Formats: sequence, C-alpha cells, structure tokens
Amino acid sequence: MITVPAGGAVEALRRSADEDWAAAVGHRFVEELFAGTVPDEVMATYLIQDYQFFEDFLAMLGACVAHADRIEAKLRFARQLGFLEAEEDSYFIRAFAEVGVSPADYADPVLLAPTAGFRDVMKGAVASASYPDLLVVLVIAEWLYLDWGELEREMPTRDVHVGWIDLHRGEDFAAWVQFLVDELERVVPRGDDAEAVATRDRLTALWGRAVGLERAFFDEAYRSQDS
Ligand SMILES: Cc1ncc(CN)c(N)n1
Repeated sequence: MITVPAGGAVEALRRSADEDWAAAVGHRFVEELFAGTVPDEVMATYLIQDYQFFEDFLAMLGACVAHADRIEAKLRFARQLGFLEAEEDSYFIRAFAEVGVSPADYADPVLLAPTAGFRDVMKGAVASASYPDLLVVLVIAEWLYLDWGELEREMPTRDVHVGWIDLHRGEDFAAWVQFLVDELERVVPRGDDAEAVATRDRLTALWGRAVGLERAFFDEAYRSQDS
C-alpha cells in the first residue's frame, strides 16, 4: 500500500487522471491475466510491444542515475537496473518461448500506437534531463502496475501469467514504488511563483498523457484480435 501526503503534489497528480488510472487497473487484460485466460496471441502482442517499452524504461532509469540530485537516489536506480537485468529480462525471454514468439518476432517489431506514444514520452523525459519529468513517467509505470499486481485474486498456473504478476507485487516492488513516489513528492516545486506553477502544469499534462497511454497499451493488445 503506497502512502502519499494528504494535500501534496502526488495526491493532486493521482486525482488528475483518475478515470484512465481506474480503467487501466480494472482492465480486461488484468482480469484475464489473473484468471489465466489471456489468449496467447494477445499475450504475445502485449509482450512484444512491452519489450520495446522495457528498452526505453531502462534508458529512463539510466537517466535518473545521471540526473537525480542525491547519491542515495542514484544508487537506488542503479540497484533497480541490476534487478531488471536479472529478473525482468529473463521473464520476457521465458515468456516469449512459452507463447511461441521467436527472437526475430520481438527484435524489431512494428510499434503499435501506444508503444510509439510511450517511446516519445520516455525519450522526451530522457532528453529533458529533468528528474521530476523522469519521475512522473516512472511513478505511473510502476505504481499503476503495483495497483493491479496487488489485487487479491486466486493465482493462475502458467508461468507466462504468474511471472508477470509476481514481478509487479510483493514487499520489494512496493518499496521501490514508495521510493519513486517519495522522490516525486520531494522534487515537485511548491509555491505560487510563475515558474513553480508552470512546472506543475507541465508535469500534470505529462501525467495525463502517460496514464492515458497505460490504458491504451492494454486496449491495443486486444485490437487485432477483436477486429
Ligand atoms: C506499458 C507498461 N507500463 C508499465 C510497466 C511496468 N514497468 C510495463 N511493463 N509496461
């Protein structure tokens, strides 16, 4: 359970795009993931696209090592990069094999619109060299996934489903998300001067865009199947 200060910056950001957030957490993909009934073609589409997301996500963590304003934070991001290399990349490789996706299929796929949108958002955050902008995108990507990962449901049985849920729940993942949220709360500028207000407006717009993309990312995995 993530805690945020009442009346703080992160609480305001969360409220600003609540509808898309709730739609993503309660998405059919999440329901079917826990039930173990996501069709393999949908899972394959989702994972192929998400492996592209993963690549840009790693770049954002690297940018946080570069641009975080405290050494303790830099080290935390560095630690997470090691974890992702060890745990998440190996999940993708196992999962691709399980749903019949070959290395040629996932190496350089056509990007679906939400993946391309995320690429723009993440590359923009990296290019901005702004720690608050990087944190906004990271907080959404990780907190929204923790929100559904922590749902109390019976677990499925296949590794492709269980593995993806397990990567997004548990004490260590929750502590990582709490760290990101605390950092964002700390670095969002307060005050009513024009610069602080303009920064908060920019971060709120970025928040809305990225939460919308999370919802669209799940929708898109089903689109070719439904059409
Ligand atoms: C699209 C998306 N958003 C978030 C996550 C969790 N890191 C993810 N793997 N993919």
